[in-house]
Amino acid sequence: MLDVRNLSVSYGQHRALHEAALRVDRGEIVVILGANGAGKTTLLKAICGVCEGRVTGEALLEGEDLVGQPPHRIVEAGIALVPEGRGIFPDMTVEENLTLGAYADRARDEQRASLDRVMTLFPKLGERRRQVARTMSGGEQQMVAIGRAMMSNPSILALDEPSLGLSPLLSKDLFKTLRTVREAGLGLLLVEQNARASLAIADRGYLLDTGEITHEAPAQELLTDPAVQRAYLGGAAAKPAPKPAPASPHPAERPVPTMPANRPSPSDIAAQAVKSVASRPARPAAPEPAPAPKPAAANGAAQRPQPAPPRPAPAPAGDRKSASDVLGVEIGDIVGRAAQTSSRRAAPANGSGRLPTVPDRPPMPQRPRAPEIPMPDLGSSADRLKSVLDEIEGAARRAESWRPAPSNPPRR
Ligand SMILES: Nc1ncnc2c1ncn2[C@@H]1O[C@H](COP(=O)(O)OP(=O)(O)OP(=O)(O)O)[C@@H](O)[C@H]1O
Repeated sequence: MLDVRNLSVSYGQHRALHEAALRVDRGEIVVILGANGAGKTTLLKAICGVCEGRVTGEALLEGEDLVGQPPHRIVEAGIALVPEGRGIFPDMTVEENLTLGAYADRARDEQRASLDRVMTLFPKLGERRRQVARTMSGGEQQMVAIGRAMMSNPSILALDEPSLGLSPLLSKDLFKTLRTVREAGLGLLLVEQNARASLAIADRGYLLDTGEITHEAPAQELLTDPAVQRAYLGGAAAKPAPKPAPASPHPAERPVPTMPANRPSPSDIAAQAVKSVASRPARPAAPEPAPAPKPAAANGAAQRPQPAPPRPAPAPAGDRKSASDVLGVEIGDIVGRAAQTSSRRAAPANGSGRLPTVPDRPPMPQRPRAPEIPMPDLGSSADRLKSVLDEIEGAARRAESWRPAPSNPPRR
């Protein structure tokens, strides 16, 4: 019924499909298996007239070539596409979605009959005909999408990954549904990620590898083919696998990566690492950082723990300036003279008239003596306080005796 020959598609310089050939008969499910990017969607779109790339070759339906025809003409000819992602109208009811599928001339006259047929095939859609589509489960929405495609009364239904995003349970329902559609006499061209489930319901299958159909066989044969099992079924004993891994030049030649039998265990690796650290030659000791310069210690202060912040290095002794150098007098002399002055003014507490003797100072280093500076007579704080009080008392007395000066009487 559908006979595809030498079908090629290019997207610019990229050839996504190369001279593909396949056939789908009435009442037959044909599955296309291929890795991601192999060209499965491109093949379906090219047949259905919705491919963005440049399409050459032939897609004959009942002898009529569909390549180059507008999509609505292809629907009229009898092919309906259920795109990946369903493409239903989420805010419309189930019935509205289904009715929209009957826009083709070939379906319009039989819209009522088609709706009844779909509702009979999928009783759930009949029960939910008034339900807004987006409120339905993923599996139910997929059913709406298939039902809508069937409303155009097609002879071939092309489905792109219908089980994508469905739970295993809903996928099972979906594949049951597809069987039902086949029993209604339609031919199904199915692109599916779930290779095991799709081959289980399919009649024949094609392997598509980087744009080329590399193998065709009955579905049961493909199911038991070791190369197909390795490439698409996750190994003979494995459960249905998700999306197959990226393709090798040919699925049958795909190398299966295996772990070496004698690979080291994690504990071996850890032991080896420890051993290598232990046997590593000792590194030469890093040079000690220069000790932080410390201020000159006196009287055993060097024994006390010193804070470590780095400090500027002390100037060489020859450059150092003492307070005496700066002031031009010896500090010791200043202190001694101030003490003498203070003793002259303050009354001794013991009445002896003598102050305790100032202990002898250590001899000062011999320096040329600076000229003597006369010291100001600063006095003691008691003296200063007393003089301030005297002054206040005097001011108070003057204030008490103060009288305003007599002034001239105002003239009349
Ligand atoms: N509109 C486009 N423009 C350019 N390149 C495209 C376009 N559509 C598909 N291709 C390219 O064509 C190649 C086949 O894509 P296609 O979608 O047909 O692969 P697929 O087998 O369906 O992959 P998947 O299983 O991941 O959906 C990819 O390399 C893809 O990048």
